[in-house]
Amino acid sequence: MNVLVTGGAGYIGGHMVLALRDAGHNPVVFDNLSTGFRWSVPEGVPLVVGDVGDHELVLRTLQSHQIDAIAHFAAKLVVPESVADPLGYYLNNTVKSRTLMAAAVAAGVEKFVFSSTAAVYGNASDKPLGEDAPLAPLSPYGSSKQLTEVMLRDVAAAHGMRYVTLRYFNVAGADPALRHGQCTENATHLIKVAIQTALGLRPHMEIFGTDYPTPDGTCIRDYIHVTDLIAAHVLALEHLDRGGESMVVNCGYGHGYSVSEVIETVRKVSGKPVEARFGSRRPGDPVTIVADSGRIRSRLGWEPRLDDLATIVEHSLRWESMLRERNLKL
Ligand SMILES: NC(=O)c1ccc[n+]([C@@H]2O[C@H](COP(=O)([O-])OP(=O)(O)OC[C@H]3O[C@@H](n4cnc5c(N)ncnc54)[C@H](O)[C@@H]3O)[C@@H](O)[C@H]2O)c1
Ligand SMILES: O=c1ccn([C@@H]2O[C@H](COP(=O)(O)OP(=O)(O)O[C@H]3O[C@H](CO)[C@@H](O)[C@H](O)[C@H]3O)[C@@H](O)[C@H]2O)c(=O)[nH]1
Repeated sequence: MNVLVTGGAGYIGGHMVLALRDAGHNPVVFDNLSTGFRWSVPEGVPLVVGDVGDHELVLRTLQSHQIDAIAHFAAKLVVPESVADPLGYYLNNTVKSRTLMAAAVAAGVEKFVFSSTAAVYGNASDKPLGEDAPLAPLSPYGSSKQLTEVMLRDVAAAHGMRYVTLRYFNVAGADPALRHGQCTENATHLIKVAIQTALGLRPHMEIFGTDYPTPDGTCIRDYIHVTDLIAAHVLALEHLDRGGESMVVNCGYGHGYSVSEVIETVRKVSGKPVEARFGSRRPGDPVTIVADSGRIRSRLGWEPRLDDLATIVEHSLRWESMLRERNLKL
C-alpha cells in the first residue's frame, strides 16, 4: 500500500513510517514540521512539507503518490495548552482534519486510520474503559479529537470510506533498535520529563496533584509502548485492505500506574535520583484512565510484546541518552 502518513516527522508517526517500511508498504510523509523534524524522516521516504489544512497540496500529494490509505497523526496534543488555546486546537485538530478528509474523498482514498485519544473519555470510573463508555472530554484537546472521530464516521458512511479510529492511552518508549524516539521540544509528558530529570537536564520535576482519590494520591494512566501501538496501526491498515469494516479501538494494556510509581520506576531503571516536588493539580487532568483492550485483541489479533513499564522506561532512557550524546537539544 502507498500510505500518506500525516505527522510522520513526529514521534508516533515516525514509528509508523519505520513499521510500514518494515512491513513492505510505501509511506509518504506529510508534515508541517511544527513539532516534527525533517532529519527524523528516513532517507528514501518522500517528505511533503505542508499543512493538512492546505486542500490543494493534500489533494495533489494524494494523486501524485497514488495514495491507497491515510494514517492521520498530525495534531497538537498538549492537554494544558489546549485549555489555554481552544481555538488553536479546534482549528488544527478538527477543522484541518475536515480539509484532509475532503481531499481524501476528492481523491477517492477509501482507507483511513485515525489517531484519537483516551482523552475523549474524561473522568470515568476506576474500571477499565471500553470503547462504548460515555465520551465526556475534560479538555479542548479531547473534544477536538472527539469531533474529528464523529466527522470521520459520517464522512466514511457517506463516501464509501472505511476507517479504524485508534484511541491511544499514554504512549511512551522508543524503537528498541533506537531508530526513532520522542524528540518533542520542551516536553511535558511524564516519562520523558522524569527521565530528563534523572539525566540532570532538569534540576527537579513536579508531581501535578497528590490529593486525587487513588491509593497514593497521584493520577493513574495506562502506558503503552510506541512499538506495540504502531503494530496495531499496521494491523488496522491490513484489516481495511482485506475489506474489513470500520471500527473504534482502544490502545492500552489494561493496567495503570500512578505518577509516583512511574517516577519510582525511572529511579530504579536509571539508578539515578529524581527530585519530584509536590505541586497542585494540572487543569484538564482526569484521575484514572485505563483501557479495556479486549476489542483490539479480538478483532485485530493484536498481541502486545513490550507490556512492561520498566522496559518502556529503559527504551526511553536509552533514546534520551543517545540524543544527549549526539548533542541534540530536544
Ligand atoms: N503522545 C501521546 O501520548 C499521545 C496519546 C494519544 C494520542 N496521541 C496522538 O498521536 C498523534 C501523534 O502524536 P505525537 O506524540 O507523535 O506528537 P508529535 O508532536 O511528535 O507529532 C505530531 C506531528 O504532526 C505534525 N503536525 C501538527 N499539525 C500539523 C498540521 N496542521 N499539518 C501538518 N503536520 C502537522 C507535527 O509537525 C508533528 O510532526 C497525535 O494525533 C496525537 O493526538 C498521542
Ligand atoms: O511533569 C509532569 C508531567 C505529567 N505529570 C502527570 O502525569 C500524568 C500523565 O501526564 P502526561 O504524560 O502529560 O499525559 P496525559 O496528560 O495523560 O496525556 C497523554 O495521554 C493522553 C491519553 O491518555 C493523550 O491523549 C495525550 O495526547 C497525551 O499527552 C498526569 O497525571 C500529569 O498530571 C506530572 O505529575 N508531572
